[in-house]
Amino acid sequence: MNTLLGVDTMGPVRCYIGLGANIGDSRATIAEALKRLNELPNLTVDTVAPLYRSAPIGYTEQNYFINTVAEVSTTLTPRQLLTALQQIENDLGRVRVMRWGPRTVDLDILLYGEQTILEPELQVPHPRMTQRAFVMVPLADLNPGLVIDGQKAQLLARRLAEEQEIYAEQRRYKDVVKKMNCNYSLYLVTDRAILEGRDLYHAVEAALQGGVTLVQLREKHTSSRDFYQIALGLKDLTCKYQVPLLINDRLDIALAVDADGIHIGQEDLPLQVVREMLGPQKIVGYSVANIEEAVYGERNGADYLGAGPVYATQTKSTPIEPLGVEGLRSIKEAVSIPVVGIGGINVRNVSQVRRSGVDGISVVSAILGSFNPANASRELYTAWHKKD
Ligand SMILES: Nc1ncnc2c1ncn2[C@@H]1O[C@H](COP(=O)(O)OP(=O)(O)OP(=O)(O)O)[C@@H](O)[C@H]1O
Ligand SMILES: Nc1nc2c(c(=O)[nH]1)N=C(CO)CN2
Ligand SMILES: [Mg+2]
Repeated sequence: MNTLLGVDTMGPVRCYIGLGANIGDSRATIAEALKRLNELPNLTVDTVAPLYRSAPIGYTEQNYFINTVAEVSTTLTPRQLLTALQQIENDLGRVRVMRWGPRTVDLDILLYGEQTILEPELQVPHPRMTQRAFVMVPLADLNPGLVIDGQKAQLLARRLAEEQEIYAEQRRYKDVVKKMNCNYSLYLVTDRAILEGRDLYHAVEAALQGGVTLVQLREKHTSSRDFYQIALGLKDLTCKYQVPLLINDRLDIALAVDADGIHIGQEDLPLQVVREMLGPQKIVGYSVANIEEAVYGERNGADYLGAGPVYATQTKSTPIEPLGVEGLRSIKEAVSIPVVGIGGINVRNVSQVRRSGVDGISVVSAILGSFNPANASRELYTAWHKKD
C-alpha cells in the first residue's frame, strides 16, 4: 500500500489465477472463463500462459486436465476476487461433488501481489501451488524469475515437470488473448476493385497507421493461389500493427495462413461447421440482416456480427433494404455479442451509427475509396471516438 499525504491509495494489484478444466470442451471453457474474467469491471487480464494438458493429481481416476495461468491486475480485494472467481465457476456449470474431483472449470487465486492470507476460506499463496507442475509450468512461462517460498518459479517448474506428466498444447493460446481483446471499432474490409489499381498493401498499411483496429481480406474473383499469397502479405502487415486479420468466406485460406479468424455470410459454409473446424480460439464473424439471423449467429458460435447494410450502398450487386440506425439498434439489443454496422458508413454518419449502441463500424469505400486512406481512417477514428 502506498501512503500519500497520510491517505492510503491502492493501485491495481498483480495477481496470478490458475485455471483448470477436465469436463466437456475444456479449451472452450477456459477461453470463456478468461473472457468473463477480463469482463469483470475491476480486473484486466494482462497475459495468459500457453495451455497445458496434465495428468490428474490427487484423485487420479479422472480425465486429463487442461491447465493454464493468467496474469491479471485488479483493484478487487482478495475476498471480492474469490467471490468473482466462484461466480464464474458456477456460471460455467461447475458442480462440486468431491474434493479434487472432475470439474468444468476451476479458478484458483495463486498469488495476490505479495500478500499472505491465512483465512479459513482463503489461503494465498495457494498452499499447494509449489507442488503442482500444472501450476508452476505455466506460471514460470509468465514470470520465470518469480520467487515463491524462497524458490524461483522456473526451477520449481523444471523439477516438477520431471516428476509429473505435463504436455504443451499445440493449439496456440495467444489467439485467445488476441480474440478477447479484439477491438471492433474501426474495421476495414478490403476490396481491390475500389482501389482501381492502387496497391492493396500500401493502402492497408496507411489505414493501419490511421487507426484501423481490424482487417478483413475479401477477394471475389481471385484464384486460390493468389488469395493465399495476398493473405500471407496482409498477415505480415497486420502482425506488425498488432491488429487481427480475418479472411472473408474462405476457411481453407484462413487455416492455411493461420489468420486470426474468418468472416462468413448467409451463403457461405454453415456457422457451426466453421466454428468446429477453426476451434474456439479463432474469431468467427457472421453477416446478418435481421434479428432472426443475429440470434441464430449468437447461438451458433459467432464471436461478432456484421449487421447491414445500415445505409444504401453500391458494394453489393443485389440491393437489400437498408436497416437504418433503428434496425441496427434492434439487432444490437437482441444479442450480447459485439455488433458492427456495415454498409454506407462514412465520416458524416458515423456518430449516428455509434448512437445505435454498436461496437464498431465496418467500412470499405470510406477508406479504400480515398486517395489518402491514412487520413480517411484517422477521420473515422476521431469521429467514432468523439463524445457528443
Ligand atoms: N487461493 C485460493 N483460491 C481459491 N479458493 C481457495 C483458495 N484458498 C482457499 N480456497 C477455498 O477452497 C475452497 C475449495 O475450492 P475448490 O473446490 O475449487 O478446491 P480445489 O480447486 O478442488 O482444490 P485445491 O484448492 O487443492 O486446488 C473454496 O471454497 C475456497 O474458499
Ligand atoms: N492435472 C491436474 N490435476 C488436478 C487439478 C488440475 O487443475 N490439474 N486440480 C485439482 C484441484 O484443484 C486436483 N488435481
Ligand atoms: Mg479451486
